[in-house]
Amino acid sequence: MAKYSRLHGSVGLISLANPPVNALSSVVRHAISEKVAKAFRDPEVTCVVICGENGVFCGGADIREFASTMRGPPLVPMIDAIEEGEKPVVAAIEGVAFGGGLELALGCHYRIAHYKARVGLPEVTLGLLPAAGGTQRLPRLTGVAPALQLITTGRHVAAPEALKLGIVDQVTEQNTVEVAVQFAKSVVGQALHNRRLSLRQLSCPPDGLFEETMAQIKQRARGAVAPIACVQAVKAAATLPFKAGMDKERDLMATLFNSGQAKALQYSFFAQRSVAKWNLPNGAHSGISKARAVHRAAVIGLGTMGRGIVVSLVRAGISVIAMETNEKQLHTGKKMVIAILEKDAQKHNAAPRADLVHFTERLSDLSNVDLVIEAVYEDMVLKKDIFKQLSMICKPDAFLCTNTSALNVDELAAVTGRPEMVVGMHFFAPAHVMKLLEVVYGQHSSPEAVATAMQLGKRLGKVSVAVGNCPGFVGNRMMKLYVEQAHFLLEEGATPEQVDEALEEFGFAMGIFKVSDLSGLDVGWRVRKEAGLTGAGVDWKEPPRRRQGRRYSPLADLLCEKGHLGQKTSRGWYLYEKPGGRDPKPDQGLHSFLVEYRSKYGLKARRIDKDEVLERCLFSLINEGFCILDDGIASGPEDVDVIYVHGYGWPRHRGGPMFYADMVGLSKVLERLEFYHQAHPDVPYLKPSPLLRKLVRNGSPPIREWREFLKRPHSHL
Ligand SMILES: CC(C)(COP(=O)(O)OP(=O)(O)OC[C@H]1O[C@@H](n2cnc3c(N)ncnc32)[C@H](O)[C@@H]1OP(=O)(O)O)[C@@H](O)C(=O)NCCC(=O)NCCSC(=O)/C=C/CCCCCCCCCCCCC(=O)O
Repeated sequence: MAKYSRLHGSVGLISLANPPVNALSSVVRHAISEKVAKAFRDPEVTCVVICGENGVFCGGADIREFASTMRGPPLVPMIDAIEEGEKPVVAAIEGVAFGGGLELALGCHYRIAHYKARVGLPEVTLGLLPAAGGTQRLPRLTGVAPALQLITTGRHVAAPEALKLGIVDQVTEQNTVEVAVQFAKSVVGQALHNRRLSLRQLSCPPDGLFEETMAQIKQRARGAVAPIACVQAVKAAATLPFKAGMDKERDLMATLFNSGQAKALQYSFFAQRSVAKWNLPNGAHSGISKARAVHRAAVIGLGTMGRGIVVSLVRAGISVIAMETNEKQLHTGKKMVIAILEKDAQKHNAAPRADLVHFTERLSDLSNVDLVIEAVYEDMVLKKDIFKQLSMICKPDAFLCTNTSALNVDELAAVTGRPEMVVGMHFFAPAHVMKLLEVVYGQHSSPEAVATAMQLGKRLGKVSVAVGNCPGFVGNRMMKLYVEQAHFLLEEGATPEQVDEALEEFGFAMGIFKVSDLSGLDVGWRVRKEAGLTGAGVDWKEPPRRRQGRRYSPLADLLCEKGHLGQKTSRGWYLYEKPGGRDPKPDQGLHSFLVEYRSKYGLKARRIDKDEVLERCLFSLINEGFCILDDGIASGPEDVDVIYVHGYGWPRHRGGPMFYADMVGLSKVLERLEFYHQAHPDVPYLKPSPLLRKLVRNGSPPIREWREFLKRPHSHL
């Protein structure tokens, strides 16, 4: 709703009141229209201020309403009526003015913002465009180029930048509403004509601006349609009269509104918020579990992962002891951490925060920290040794975390005298860039330990998801099968280029073979050795393309043995111009190697189409997602989807693997998995998961109802 009061006798104050973000629900829109009309009618009122309660102007249209038929007064005529009014209307912006909230403010004649406020049009991130006049009014206010950038990216700007761009008229450090009220009184009687953005003339945009932006978007957005519609709408603002531009905006919105991409992106928005409300199989959940404050942390290991974690902690203002026993690695790690922090400082025009890090070779220096993150390489024996020592050295209430990407957290907890204080904190490389954090709870992890790791993740700016303990947790457990299928496809006749092309067309920024070259083929090699799939632990009595009783492709192992480890060695699945090169070229040598390999094992190459690539790679990953849900390793499909979107490059506009399965249709996924399982009986994970079958038996309910079909473990609390 919205509240109305009269201040100083002549100022009508309208306060949006719909916590937590004053979203423009139908009730709020109705109330605003009513209160504005009342203020305009009241002869005592000479000016109007619109603000939001609880320090937030408005988070935009109510996204939840988009899923059902839109009711209540539409935004466009409501905003038009404000703009056309004969009394000056001032928006007092605190907190945020996003989406419809900013469009409402653009309909006002003046905008005053608190210096901490942020404004933006993030609709594109929801698969939409700012269809309440935003694409037409913003370019008339800022000029076409800045508006185009803001609208096509959804970037928010802080009040000082908004002032420079002309989006707001004044920025204040004082009480924004009071300043706006005084301001409104001061402009009473001034002409409003040139304050009405719909009446402003647009100056010509720079030549080629739209074409260039379109080309960048096609490169960056990989199949996302909303940014393209945003360009078309802003182009209409630049080329058509206001009214015709508004018609174009409305038509473009109509094509986006019911699209699968909009549904996927809006699902992603809520999924990202739902994972913060975690719950564990023992009944503990975020609502009742208190996190402990982390003032001093330690990171063990200054390889790529460790360095990134140190930088993330320092950026959050946490003091860190960075420990590394290898002198050379300590030196290199220190140099790189400091370099990143100095670059940060330059960017923000601030002093570097390197004083927050203390580098050491001694584990004994960690006696006083609140939380340790071990980030040494994936060797269980080494990790166990470290955890044993930590258990003796660290203060009794220090949390002990491991950054393992696949190893058993319970096994590590068992060597400490405090298994309840042990959790996994699985960061993704590079840890100071990637948004995802899997927080892995073991059998004995206390709710406090999980809450602390989740809270720390939030403080580091990560999207944290609590997951159970199993080999590979959620992300890597699913990934393993996806990678295996890609290797099988090469055995059967595909090339890395064909597989990658299909995946990139689907929307991944990089195909799986390019990713493998980038991260280094030796990463997976080490994991496979640890799992006894290659190297010393192999049972050589099995045929060469079988391991542990099922189909296995040794292709990647063979490349590693040849020293073809990817970009760093200039050869992997592709060819690079030099070691460390980044531009993948098809490798004729690799193609010949595949031909020889197939001939050696009597494999007949066949033509593999894009649908098969996608189905084999993605449906096997999705099937494992269902197994993970059935096992209670993830508490809902949103957890799996958030992990894939934020950690594995799954295209956001496709929602995530589980959402995609829902979109494709669960019976189709089941039918194709049955088909492929029959064709490849030696690949057990192609057998459809019992949960998938159960959902199909129950009429394929929509994803929001899947949780009802998951086993509910008993609470042990
Ligand atoms: C920055 C935030 C606002 C706040 O962040 P933070 O403080 O961290 O809090 P959160 O955890 O994110 O959020 C708190 C809770 O609030 C919920 N929330 C947040 N924003 C919204 C919202 N806009 N709507 C509903 N709910 C919201 C959030 O989910 C949390 O609740 P819970 O914990 O999950 O229960 C941050 O939240 C943020 O960034 N929010 C989103 C901002 C945003 O994207 N805004 C843009 C929204 S879209 C918009 O405004 C569009 C405007 C134009 C509309 C025009 C409509 C015309 C329709 C015409 C259709 C024509 C086609 C018809 C075709 C046909 O069918 O024929």
